[in-house]
Amino acid sequence: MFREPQAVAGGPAMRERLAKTVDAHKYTHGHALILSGGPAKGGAARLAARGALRIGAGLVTVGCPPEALTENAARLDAVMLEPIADADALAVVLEDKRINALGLGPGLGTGKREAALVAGVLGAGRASVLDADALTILAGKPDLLAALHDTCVLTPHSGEFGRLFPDIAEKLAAPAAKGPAYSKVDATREAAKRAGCVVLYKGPDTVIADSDGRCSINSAHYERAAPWLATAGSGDVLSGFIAGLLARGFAPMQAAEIAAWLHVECARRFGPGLIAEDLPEAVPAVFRDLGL
Ligand SMILES: NC(=O)C1=CN([C@@H]2O[C@H](COP(=O)(O)OP(=O)(O)OC[C@H]3O[C@@H](n4cnc5c(N)ncnc54)[C@H](OP(=O)(O)O)[C@@H]3O)[C@@H](O)[C@H]2O)[C@@H](O)CC1
Ligand SMILES: Nc1ncnc2c1ncn2[C@@H]1O[C@H](COP(=O)(O)OP(=O)(O)O)[C@@H](O)[C@H]1O
Repeated sequence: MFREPQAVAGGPAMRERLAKTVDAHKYTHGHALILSGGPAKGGAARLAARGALRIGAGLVTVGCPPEALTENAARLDAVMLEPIADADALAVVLEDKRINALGLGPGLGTGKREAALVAGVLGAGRASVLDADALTILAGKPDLLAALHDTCVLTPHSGEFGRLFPDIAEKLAAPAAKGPAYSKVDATREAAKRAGCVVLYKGPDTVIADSDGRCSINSAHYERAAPWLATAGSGDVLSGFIAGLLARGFAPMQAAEIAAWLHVECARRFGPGLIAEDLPEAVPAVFRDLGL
């Protein structure tokens, strides 16, 4: 089935779901945990965390190596902090079942600690968004790829997509010898089926597919053009938006579609000169425009 995402994102049903109920408390809106890399590598995870909080997760925690606590503490206020040295420490933190959405990859690093964290996150079976370095870790690791489940969302740019699904990327790059060309829609759908989870393949046309073949395009063209999104860290914020919506209880496909739509809306609302930090700060104006 093929649908325009705008039919989902931006519509009355989305507005109703995004609005917060009057008598709720913060835990009603979920708790997202964003895992961070080490000292001087925390910017990307902080951007994601800010995105998750602005999109409406009730609580957001950054989990970082103990040696990065001081740096993060100096940069975070509403976002909470937890030292997470390794996968064992992650397992202890995840004993809190109220942590209902996980995000990892931005600025994470690709070493042994980080690979163990990816395994720990996948083993926890909770709604998770895997981006950036988490995707690089997954690439070529059949055991980790097999651990992906239907509440995961993968958010590759084309470099990461090529690392994760080299054969699919090759088909996409090949010129059509006859008939219609193998498209980004075909590629994303095939990747989602193989991964067994939602794949959001980024770009000016962001294609989002789930493993059942459901697919949508979030286009940033014509009146929705947002070329300012091509700036360092904007994808990190997108992964935070998705984590925040997962924490709020949106299904993975819906979280990915709505996050991608809001991401472009935030860029359009802010306009030229946008840097990644501006995206979470544009959320309140976009929400107001939606009548929330
Ligand atoms: N403020 C911060 O702290 C920020 C921290 N960040 C963190 O940095 C880490 C590295 O992330 P990364 O994405 O920059 O690097 P990497 O995984 O090496 O892939 C890049 C290579 O892939 C290729 N490529 C092909 N298509 C592409 C496309 N559409 N978009 C982009 N690349 C594309 C291209 O190769 P080329 O095609 O040029 O040969 C390119 O050289 C990661 O942890 C991330 O979270 C950043 O988010 C920035 C803000
Ligand atoms: N020309 C463009 N028009 C609209 N959106 C774009 C354009 N180029 C990139 N984007 C969006 O910007 C984000 C970039 O993410 P990514 O490549 O992961 O960067 P980073 O790793 O620096 O955060 C993605 O959401 C992508 O869809």
